[in-house]
Amino acid sequence: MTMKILYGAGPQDIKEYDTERLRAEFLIEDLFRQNEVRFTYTHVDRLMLGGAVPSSEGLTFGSGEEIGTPYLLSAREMGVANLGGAGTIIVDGQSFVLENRDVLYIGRGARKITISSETAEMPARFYMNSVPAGSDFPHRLIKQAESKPLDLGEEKRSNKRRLRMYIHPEVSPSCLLLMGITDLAEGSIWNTMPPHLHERRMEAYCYFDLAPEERVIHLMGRPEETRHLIVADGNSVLSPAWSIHMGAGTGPYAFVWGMTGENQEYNDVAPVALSDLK
Ligand SMILES: O=C(O)C(=O)C[C@H](O)C(=O)CO
Ligand SMILES: [Zn+2]
Repeated sequence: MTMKILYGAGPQDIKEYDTERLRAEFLIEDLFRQNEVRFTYTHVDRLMLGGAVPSSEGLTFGSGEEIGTPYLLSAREMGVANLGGAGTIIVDGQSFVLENRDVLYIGRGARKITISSETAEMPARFYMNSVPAGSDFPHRLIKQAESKPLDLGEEKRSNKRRLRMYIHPEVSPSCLLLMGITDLAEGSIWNTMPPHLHERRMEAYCYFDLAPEERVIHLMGRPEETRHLIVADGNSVLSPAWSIHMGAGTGPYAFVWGMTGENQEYNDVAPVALSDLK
């Protein structure tokens, strides 16, 4: 298991950043590698992002030495979204089979996690978000059909999309993690349009199902002083509470969003008028 650390930057810092520095602080490009479990620990609300593409033999992790706790999840909860082919996750002997776009919630206290793919041709691609937790909730598999859908946008504005909530108080409760997947309708390119801010929560995106030659132009920063990141398939973007987060793809794509912070109120957002963006 590898662990990279990001200490976080504020709106004043990014005024001076060039492209390389902006990408180093906010873009995580290397989460998914064959037969590896990779994590990035961020000091942005202490969210950890992870990725793994296991073989059918499997990969095991769960020790907490990198973060100073007996186990990785001694004081944390975690959501795992499967962005690839079918795979299995065994948590302390309890086995869960995840199809594409299923999510597993792993509660605080898990010790040993083993992940594997059903086939080598179409491996599972597990994307993980973990946050500090102060209470225990049972591990739970959330199938795509059990998620709560929300249809947003309009075809004529190129922002029609279906958002699905998985780790959410109304679907599968957690301590402070929220997690879901948004799919763009065919021909639509804009996510999170119109944009918003949520002062009480940070957010992370992982863009996927984007063809290798395509890119998402992700917009971030204060509304009155935006920046952009050019994002490829499997890349994750950090969005601190002070930053907008929205994007337009040059081809079809989807993304996993994860949030944590002061509350789990999905609607506790401040919309930003497009006319206020600079
Ligand atoms: O397309 C969207 O709109 C989203 O998926 C929005 C994210 O879920 C989000 O920003 C939640 O705060
Ligand atoms: Zn948001």
